Amino acid sequence: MIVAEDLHFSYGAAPVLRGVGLEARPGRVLGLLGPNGSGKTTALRMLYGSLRPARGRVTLAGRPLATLTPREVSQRIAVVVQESDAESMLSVREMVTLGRLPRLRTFQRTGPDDHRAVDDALAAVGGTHLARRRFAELSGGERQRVLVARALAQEAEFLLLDEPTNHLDIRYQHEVLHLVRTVATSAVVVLHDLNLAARYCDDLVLLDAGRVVRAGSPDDVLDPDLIAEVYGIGATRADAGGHPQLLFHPLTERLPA
Ligand SMILES: Nc1ncnc2c1ncn2[C@@H]1O[C@H](COP(=O)(O)OP(=O)(O)OP(=O)(O)O)[C@@H](O)[C@H]1O
Repeated sequence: MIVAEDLHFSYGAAPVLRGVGLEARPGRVLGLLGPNGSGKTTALRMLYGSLRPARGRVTLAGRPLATLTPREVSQRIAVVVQESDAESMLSVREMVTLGRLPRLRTFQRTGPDDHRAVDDALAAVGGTHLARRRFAELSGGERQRVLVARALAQEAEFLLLDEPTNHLDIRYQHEVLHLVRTVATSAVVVLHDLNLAARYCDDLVLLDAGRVVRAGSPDDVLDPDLIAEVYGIGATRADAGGHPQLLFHPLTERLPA
């Protein structure tokens, strides 16, 4: 389990996180939601130690993240962040193989298990045919799939993803989140699309201006009144096979009082 308690942070004078707490539980997909600038990426970066909170703490399986080495963290947490490595000269296969690094000892070469993990990860994202291409030459959506493959190849317990559906066509938005549900044991995913969050996440945390305004099931969090308050857009809620889905009102309509 990854537990964040009372996280505070500011990049400069303005506070960005103001007491954020959340729990990413094993076997569950946690969606981190909130308007632009609400602190989702900042909070996610704290969960894998790329940023340290000014106050509060993050623990991984009961141990403070700050006491773990980067290697220990990357053996247990794989990360897919936005637009990384866009200038890389590596081939797709080499890029995915980088996901195996935390599993290798110093100077150890990759072996059959590593090659299998890379093949499986590429196949899982529908990227086998891309293996010999240069990463930098891929389209945004193809790159995103390769970065997900690299994280899957890491075979970490937790998968953390920052807007993984960015650049993806509708089919692959669902594919990637379906993969997160089925292949990853536990995940935290920053999402903008509330309906994808409703469909694929077990738990949701809604941030607004650096604070958690609601945490719970998609049913609890995707409350049209709360969504109108936080995002400034009205919505009607429908049910789609047991998952709440929001139909947003045109902005010319008045928001619910
Ligand atoms: N490196 C940085 N330096 C200064 N300010 C930053 C930096 N990164 C983020 N911020 C600011 O911190 C606030 C929160 O940013 P963050 O990226 O965590 O939000 P977010 O919810 O992920 O936003 P978005 O949905 O737009 O990606 C924003 O006001 C942003 O401008």
